[in-house]
Order: sequence, then C-alpha cells, then structure tokens
Amino acid sequence: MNTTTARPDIWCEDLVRIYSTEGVEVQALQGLNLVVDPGDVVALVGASGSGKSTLLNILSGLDRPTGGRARVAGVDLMAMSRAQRVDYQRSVVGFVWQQTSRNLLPFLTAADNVALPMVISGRGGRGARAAELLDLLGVADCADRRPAQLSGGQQQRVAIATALANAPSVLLADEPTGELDDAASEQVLGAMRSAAEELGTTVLVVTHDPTVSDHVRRTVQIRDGRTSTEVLRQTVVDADGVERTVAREYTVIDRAGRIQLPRAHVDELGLRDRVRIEKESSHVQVWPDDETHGTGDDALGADEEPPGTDGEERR
Ligand SMILES: Nc1ncnc2c1ncn2[C@@H]1O[C@H](COP(=O)(O)OP(=O)(O)OP(=O)(O)O)[C@@H](O)[C@H]1O
Repeated sequence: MNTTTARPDIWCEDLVRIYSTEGVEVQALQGLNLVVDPGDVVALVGASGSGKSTLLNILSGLDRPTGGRARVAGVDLMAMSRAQRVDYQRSVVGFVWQQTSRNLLPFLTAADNVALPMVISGRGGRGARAAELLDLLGVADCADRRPAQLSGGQQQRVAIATALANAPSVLLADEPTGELDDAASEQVLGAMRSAAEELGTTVLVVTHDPTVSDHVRRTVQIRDGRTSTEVLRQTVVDADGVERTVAREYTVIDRAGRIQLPRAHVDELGLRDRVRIEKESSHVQVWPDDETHGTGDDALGADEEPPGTDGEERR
C-alpha cells in the first residue's frame, strides 16, 4: 500500500467527481481541498446536493474521484488496487451510516456486531475489546441485546463501536444522527467525540444537525462541491480569568489565492461583480465596488482586527 510518513490524516487536493447519467454531467466535487490533522474531530456541513456524501464515499474507498489527489492516513486513494481497497476499508477507515439498520447485523447481539470486524481481520482479544468499546460509547449494558431491542441512539453508539473495532485511523460518519431526536443526537455525538479523543481517532462527520458544532472543534462548510468557510472553536480565558468558548470564522484560500466569502457577508454588504481590495500591513480589506468608501474615516485602521477574525461569540 502507498504510505507516506509526514501526513495529515485526511488530505484532499483539487478533488473532482463528475457523474454522467444519460448524457448529463453533474460536477459533484469541483476542486475540493481539505486537510484534517490526526485526532481532529471535524463536522462537514452544507446544503443538500453540495457534495458531502460524494466526498465521504471517496474517502471511504467506495467511490473513485474523477480527478485530483486524496490521501487518508498516508494511503494514496488514487493508487489503490482492489485488494488494497478491501484492506483499507477493513483497517484504515471506519464508517457509520445514517440508516441505523445499515450499520448492524440484526441477528447478532451488540457485542457480536462489534466483534465481527475483528473476526474478519483475524484480530485477537475480541471479547475484551468489544466490551471495552461498548463501555467507551456508554452502551455496555446493551452488549447482549440485538439491534431490534435497542433504541436508535443506542444502535448508533453500537455502530460507532463496531466502526472503531479494528482501530481505524479515521472514522467517517454520514449523518449518524439523521434518524434521531435531539436528545439522542446529543448523546451519540458526545459519545463519538469522547471515544475518538480517548482512542486518538480522526473523525469526519457529515451532518445537517445544527447542534453538532457544540461537539466539534472545527466545522467545515462545503458549497457547490468545494470547501468554502470554516468555523474553529477554541476555549480561551478572558481578562477576568473566566473560560469561554470562542468561535472564529475562516475562509479557505486555494493555491491560486482564490477565496470564497461567506454568503451572509456577501448579501449583507451587497458585494457583487467586483470588489475593491486594500492591503494593510497585517490583513486585506474587501470593500463593495462603490465610490463612497474611501480610505478615510470609515475605513478600518491597520491595527483593527479584520472582519471575520474578531473572536465573535457564537454560542
Ligand atoms: N450516483 C450519482 N449519479 C449522478 N449524480 C449524483 C450521484 N450521486 C450524487 N449525485 C449528484 O451529485 C451532487 C452532490 O451529491 P451529494 O449526495 O454528494 O450531496 P450531499 O451534499 O451529500 O447532499 P445531501 O445533504 O442531500 O445528502 C448532487 O447534485 C447529486 O444529485
């Protein structure tokens, strides 16, 4: 298998995926760039049809990109043979689907479902590891029950334990809380994050769930088949010694220097066709294309914080 040593766990450069059906081409991914560091827990959000599932299918080895490059845990996804792909799906990535029924075998208990991937890969110590993972996900008491005897949230937590059974470097989850109510979603996302932290697993979770940002450090927005903006959450201690969570919004800049401004800023400021840019010593300003904005009193000073990096509280 093609591996490299120095690496982020997920690395995508200019990923393109074009679907052709009955002579009609759909560009699901249009030059997507994404880098996720080992151990990070990242949410991928975006409108329906923006390309989230397409990306996850590529990263999970179920689909191949039309162009671009992608590596997961050092494995070059473009260069995998069929046999390497099977090995990749067995031991490098774990996957959780939205449909609870798709994740688990109905005739096996929770413990046996978790043990199954280890049986297939020939891993030893299966019983102990299954028990440990179920405990980590907060469903140790469900070990001897079959999926039909579990709630939707419990099933998804068992599914996460199953996906983690062979100690994958990366856990991919496509709408894992899509069929759950708010309380169950909260528990599943919380359990997934703490299990990933405990095991050092990198997580990429696709979601429409607005509460997900409470559970991840980084939320990446995908728009028209490209990553556009992202929000990073950090805990800071203010001047009074009080801890608070601060969310900062960033936009992605590609190798050609292109950036995509957040839609809300574009609409609010009436930015269109052409914008005026001014370089200051520490940042670049973007202005609507009209003559009313000079470099005079209403312009931001070079020592003021640029828009979008002002540590705005979003909770
Ligand atoms: N197998 C396919 N054949 C043709 N077009 C496809 C196929 N799969 C996805 N597409 C198209 O590619 C685009 C991206 O789809 P994708 O499923 O990745 O979006 P998504 O962001 O996951 O959407 P949702 O949130 O609704 O699941 C859409 O226009 C979709 O119609």
